[in-house]
Amino acid sequence: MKLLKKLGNDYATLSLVSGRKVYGERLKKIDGKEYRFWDSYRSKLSAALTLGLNNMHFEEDSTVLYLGAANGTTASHISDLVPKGIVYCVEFSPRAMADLYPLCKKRKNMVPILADANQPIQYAHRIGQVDIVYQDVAQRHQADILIKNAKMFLKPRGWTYLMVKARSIDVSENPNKLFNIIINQLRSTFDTEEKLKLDPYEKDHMCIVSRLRKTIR
Ligand SMILES: C[S@@+](CC[C@H](N)C(=O)[O-])C[C@H]1O[C@@H](n2cnc3c(N)ncnc32)[C@H](O)[C@@H]1O
Repeated sequence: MKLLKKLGNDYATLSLVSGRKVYGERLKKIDGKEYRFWDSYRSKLSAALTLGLNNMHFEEDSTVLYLGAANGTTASHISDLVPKGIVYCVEFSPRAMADLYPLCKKRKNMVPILADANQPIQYAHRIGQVDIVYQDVAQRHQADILIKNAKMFLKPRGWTYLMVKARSIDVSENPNKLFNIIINQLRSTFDTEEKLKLDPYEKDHMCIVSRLRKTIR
């Protein structure tokens, strides 16, 4: 049974918890199994897929560190993609955590962690080594946060998905210049495998997929 399906122009994930919507998404039964449509206007990973992302490295038993989980829209689809794995959901907003916490209670592979992604030491005792770090924090120092977390938690040659929001770095600077700065910052630690602008789904955003380099350890 495929965990990710293309249905017309959209993607959908095989729901880990049948009969439950997370953010009002459409549900569809196929061969007795329920799929949740993955809205590309609500999730940057879905936008990237719709725009032709080649690097999807979520396996059914992957462990994922998700930084900036918010109320769990994208994290819930990743949870569908890794039914035998774990998604550690780091979020520092108590307001977002109020939505995330009950969602995690219903999904056995999502773990809520109220903490600042800038301070990985805050949650180091809660998680082990992970296969993937997914980050969508819309912060000025996005590359530093990713590097810090990857050095601490990512397995050798593990994958990272960084959703860059240019306007969180500098509202007045040309987004392309900011994307290049971020890609250069990542060079010390990662091999960047793919980069995709997310227009028209998310203006001035880029999805950067990288792999931890062998030589940084
Ligand atoms: C754009 S939203 C994330 C949307 C979410 N990734 C999704 O697709 O469903 C960014 C989130 O990152 C959180 N955030 C920003 N800085 C953070 C930090 N330093 N540590 C943890 N969470 C942070 C914000 O509170 C916000 O909920």
